[in-house]
Amino acid sequence: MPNDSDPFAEFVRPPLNETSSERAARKIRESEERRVSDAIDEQIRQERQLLQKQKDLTKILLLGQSESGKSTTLKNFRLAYAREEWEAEKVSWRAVIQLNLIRSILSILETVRAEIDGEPLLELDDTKSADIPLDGNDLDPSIQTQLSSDELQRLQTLRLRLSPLRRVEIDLKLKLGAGTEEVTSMDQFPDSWQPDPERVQITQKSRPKRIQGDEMVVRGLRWREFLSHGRTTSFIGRTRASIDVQDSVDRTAAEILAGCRDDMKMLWMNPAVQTILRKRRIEMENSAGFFLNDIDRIASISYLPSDDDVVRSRLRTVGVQEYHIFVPPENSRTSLKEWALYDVGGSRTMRRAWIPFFEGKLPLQRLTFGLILACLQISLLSYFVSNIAIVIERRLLNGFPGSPFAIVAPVSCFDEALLEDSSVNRLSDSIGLWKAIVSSKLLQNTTLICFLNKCDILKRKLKNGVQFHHSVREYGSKPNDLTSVIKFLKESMKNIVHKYTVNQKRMTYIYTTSVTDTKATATTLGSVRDSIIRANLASAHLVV
Ligand SMILES: Nc1nc2c(ncn2[C@@H]2O[C@H](COP(=O)(O)OP(=O)(O)OP(=O)(O)O)[C@@H](O)[C@H]2O)c(=O)[nH]1
Ligand SMILES: [Mg+2]
Repeated sequence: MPNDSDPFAEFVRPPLNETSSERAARKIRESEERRVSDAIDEQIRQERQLLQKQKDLTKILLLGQSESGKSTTLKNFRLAYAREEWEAEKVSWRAVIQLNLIRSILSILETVRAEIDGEPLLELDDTKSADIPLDGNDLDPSIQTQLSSDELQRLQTLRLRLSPLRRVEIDLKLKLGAGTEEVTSMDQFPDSWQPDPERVQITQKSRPKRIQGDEMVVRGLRWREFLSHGRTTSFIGRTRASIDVQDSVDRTAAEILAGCRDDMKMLWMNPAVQTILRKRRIEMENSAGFFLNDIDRIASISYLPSDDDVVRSRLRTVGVQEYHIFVPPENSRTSLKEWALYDVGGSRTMRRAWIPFFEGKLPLQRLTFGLILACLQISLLSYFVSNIAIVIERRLLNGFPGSPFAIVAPVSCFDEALLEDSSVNRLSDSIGLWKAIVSSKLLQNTTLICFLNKCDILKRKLKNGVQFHHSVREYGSKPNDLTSVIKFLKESMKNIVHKYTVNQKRMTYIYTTSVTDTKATATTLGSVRDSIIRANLASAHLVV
């Protein structure tokens, strides 16, 4: 009898007069259909799960030029929210810190040699020499420092005794890869960069000596593997023999450093050396990877890095590196939030490595941007930001509007010029970039978080008597102290937001940071975390 109440019953009912073989065939067919249907259901379930995970994932991209403090900011995040991984990796930073110390010593030796040889002062190297004011007590740079024959002899002896450090430097550089090379001059890089692999290839071939794109990426990955060595005793790509070689490099480096400990201290504390450094306007304390006040600890056979050592160490980022952290929620009823942090190399050569990566692999629906406007070498930033802005715009156009967007900006570069254009002040360049981001229509719904970084260096500069108003005329006759300068900078940043933002309701947070100060930064990160969580909730329309 047909079932009038179910119109589909007719289609699913077995045929009348079905033979037993037809019935068996039908059963097999139905079971196969069920299997396919279940597989599709499972696939849909997994895709939903993945989508949900993607939706719940907050992505933070740290942007900025080389030496701006991106990796240092990232280290602070990891120190706070990925403690286990941090602890496991800590020992692996020993080689980086040893190399940082050796580099400082070799750079002092080089400066002393230049002075003894009567070499003229070089143009200011902005990675080392902030504008240390030449007050009444300063030395005339044109006069060669007069060293007594005893002093000269002492320095020559120290130079000789410290020469084994050069071998260790080479070994450590080989071990750690291309990140150990600093980008020193803009003229090494083409002005206009396009992510064209063929062009990149040609450029690389034509530059035999420079650090090269692909190599850096490969080495960058190797560096991450190297870090994981702290956790596991073997990893892909490392043979037993290579581990033995590395272990012997570690041992030799530690032994040679320990053997040079007293001489390194003597060099650093030598009054004649200090005079030469001052005369040549080299302020070691402001340079990346400064460990000269920790020689006793670091140049010891049993040296193990402290948290602070790791945070202060310098290794240039190569390519794009991704880290995941789990951030506790504001209230205990919700579960941990997963954040993906992307740290990119800020130098120009690095950009060709990270832009295709972001274009191809990173759906930016929940993206928080951390943009570090470096206090040193702001020059790179405009290129950097304009490239990233293009990527963001494409993504946003692809249907991801409203992502939270955090900007991290540095401040101590107010008296420095762009490396590639000495007529452009770095701070104004940085403010120009802030303006560009703020006024972008496509980013109008993003939450902006701005970090004004390297405030400790700013403070030192101001204390040394460098006048802020000499570089920033609008500052006028306000006091030349940190509080007043920071207040002025914050207000300037806020004014730009008010003046140029399309959406006046967007949230903007501005923080002052010295990210090498982990304690103070931990407090700031707590506020940043809350801001980002709130911004995410707002963008998910959970709160208005
Ligand atoms: N004094 C001081 N030093 C800082 C601060 N932030 C970063 N540094 C130091 O500056 C150097 C460069 O910092 P990084 O975090 O490696 O810079 P980066 O932006 O990651 O540079 P790339 O990887 O080349 O793009 C490191 O030696 C840091 O210790 C700061 O606020 N104050
Ligand atoms: Mg870095």
